[in-house]
Amino acid sequence: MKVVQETTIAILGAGAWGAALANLAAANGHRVRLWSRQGTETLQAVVQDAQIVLSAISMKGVRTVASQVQSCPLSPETIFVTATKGLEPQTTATPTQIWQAAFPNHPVVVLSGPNLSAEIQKSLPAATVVASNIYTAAQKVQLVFSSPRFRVYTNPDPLGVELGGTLKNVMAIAAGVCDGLQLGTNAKAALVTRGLTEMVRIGNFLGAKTETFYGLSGLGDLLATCNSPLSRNYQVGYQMACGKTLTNILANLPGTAEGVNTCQVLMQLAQQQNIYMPITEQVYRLLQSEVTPQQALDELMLRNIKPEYH
Ligand SMILES: NC(=O)C1=CN([C@@H]2O[C@H](COP(=O)(O)OP(=O)(O)OC[C@H]3O[C@@H](n4cnc5c(N)ncnc54)[C@H](O)[C@@H]3O)[C@@H](O)[C@H]2O)C=CC1
Ligand SMILES: O=C(CO)COP(=O)(O)O
Repeated sequence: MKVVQETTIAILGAGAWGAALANLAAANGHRVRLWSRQGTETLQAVVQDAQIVLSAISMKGVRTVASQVQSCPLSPETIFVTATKGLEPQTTATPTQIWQAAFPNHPVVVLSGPNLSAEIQKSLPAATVVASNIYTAAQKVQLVFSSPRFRVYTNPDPLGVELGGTLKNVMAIAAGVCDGLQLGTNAKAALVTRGLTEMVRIGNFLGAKTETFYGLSGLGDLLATCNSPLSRNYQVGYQMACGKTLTNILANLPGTAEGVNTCQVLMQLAQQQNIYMPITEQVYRLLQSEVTPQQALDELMLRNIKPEYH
């Protein structure tokens, strides 16, 4: 494996994912500084002289933190990496779009893949994707994080990579419902496959490439989160199918389930742009308490019959 120079990395967000990424980088011998809004270190001290600033902040905090970083002195060479999987409600912007607008002269790299942090913290093997319009920046991040237990691929479609990780969260909620209702393996296979079709449809509309959704950050992450109780989004769906309220589930969930907000943003976009997203619509209606899990299933199954590729 190629050797990379020791790099100073500032990781913003010390939640489950920020902590796991910090450990991966530290295990590769890099200087890692972790910032969280609850910590004692200032943002300025953490990002100062950092060659990489990586954000693993929940979607709701991205814009605020990006604007706070704008007032910190940075090296002109600093590469931003975003590992957040969400969409901003007011603007539908992705995290990359927010970071790139805040730092137009710096490269921004997306890091996304089937990466359940609890498994990564146990040193289980995993793979991920880093994508950027600036290939050398993606390559640098690839070298920094690659290890015998974390295989990092580059990809030239940052929007597709980012949307794969973001859109699959809604499908993970649906998959949790499917398992909570004990609908079986056939139902799950149908749901995940049609879910991927829906992800490609909205992803293409937003400008992402189809093939990216068939890679690690799309299909890969869909398989991981739709099949694992470690996924918080899956847990939301599973527990709703078991009769719990969304408020109660979110109050007891360890960490962030971005799919809940992403689903609202997607529904708004689908309605405005007339994009057909039947699974997302039923997840939305379930989260709004407009339908029960069983009614959501019936609505999906009783739609007009049609050819597969439409
Ligand atoms: N946990 C996982 O397995 C993975 C998570 N992700 C994504 O990474 C992001 C973070 O996820 P987790 O670390 O799991 O969530 P978490 O809930 O454990 O941590 C979220 C972090 O964001 C910070 N934060 C939230 N709002 C903020 C605000 N307004 N200002 C400043 N900081 C704020 C919190 O203090 C915390 O440090 C999410 O978008 C998630 O989808 C991506 C891949 C894997
Ligand atoms: O994105 C993830 C794994 O790739 C984490 O999924 P959850 O946010 O649903 O826990």
